[in-house]
Amino acid sequence: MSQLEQLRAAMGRAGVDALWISDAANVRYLSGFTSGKDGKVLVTPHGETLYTDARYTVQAAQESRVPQFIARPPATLEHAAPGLAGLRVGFEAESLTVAELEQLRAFWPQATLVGTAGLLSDLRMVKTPDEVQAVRDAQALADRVFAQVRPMIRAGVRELDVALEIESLLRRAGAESAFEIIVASGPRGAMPHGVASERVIGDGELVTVDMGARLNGYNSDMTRTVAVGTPSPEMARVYRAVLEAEEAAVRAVRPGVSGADLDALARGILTGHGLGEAFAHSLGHGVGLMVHEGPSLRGSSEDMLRPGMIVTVEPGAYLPDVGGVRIEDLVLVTGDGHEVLSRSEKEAV
Ligand SMILES: CSCC[C@H](N)C(=O)N[C@@H](C)C(=O)N[C@@H](C)C(=O)O
Repeated sequence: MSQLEQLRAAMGRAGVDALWISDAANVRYLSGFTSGKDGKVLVTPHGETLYTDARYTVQAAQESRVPQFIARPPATLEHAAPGLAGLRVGFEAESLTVAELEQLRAFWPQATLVGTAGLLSDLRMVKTPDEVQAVRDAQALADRVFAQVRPMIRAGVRELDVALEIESLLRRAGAESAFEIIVASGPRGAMPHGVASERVIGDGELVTVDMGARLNGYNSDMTRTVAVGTPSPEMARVYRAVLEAEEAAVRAVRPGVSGADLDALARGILTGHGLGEAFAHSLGHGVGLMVHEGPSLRGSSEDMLRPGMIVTVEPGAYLPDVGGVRIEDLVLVTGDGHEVLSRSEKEAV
């Protein structure tokens, strides 16, 4: 089934006849239009339309798989109104402001508006072969950039300069950074999202680098923690515990395993090392058009892994005022197991 056919089936289950798609990633996913934030897609029983404005006439014609109507609101809403009379029209409750909903109500008085959640994000969890290739390409670039930057992670260098080098190499390769680059050295490693600062890396410190490439709209996500010189016995022990949890969780990735079970597996190992409380976030998340998307690998998750999903496995341990470790791989769920897409070396500490 095509993505559109799957969406129509999901709309039927949700009890809506039409769907107003306003989430930028969903607009891109369904239409192929790469400036999703400046577009909307309307799916009705009669077809699909991409609405965007005249800044994108040429681009939309080149990129969009669905017919386009070029206008700005409210002309877009007026254009759609006659076809929606008497229909139950879904909107994406998580990506529409109250003001935008009021506008839909004002211009579509004869439609019944119904809030929906997750119709497209559920579809997006399982990647098409083209999407898998796009994430694979993004990760391969991130691996090349990390290999180029690794030698500069040494005592006397500022975290910021490591991040700038990563950013510059990604940009020169036609990509961009998927998120603000995390370079957290020494005690700053205790911050899971310690974005690069002016701090100078010291001898004997661990440095956590969390980076991703966004290439052709698709993201990668990987973390390595490296040692500069010889770390303290305490931090070396923490590193080995996190590595043990990470490798065990990656080994367990296969279809039918739940996100909650994987999280529990890694958390259990860290708890055995006295680091359960120090693992301050979930084990992982899906990656695709967004860095964070479904499925979720956390204790409260009901997501089950299926072939074609791409997830991160990223346990960490964070000790305030001391330091921290996170090790993260990007993993594709295959028909009978998994393939690790991130290839950067995990160094022995
Ligand atoms: C702001 S993007 C940061 C990307 C980073 N690689 C990452 O995913 N960090 C995780 C610790 C994270 O934020 N996990 C989320 C899903 C969570 O635990 O809530």
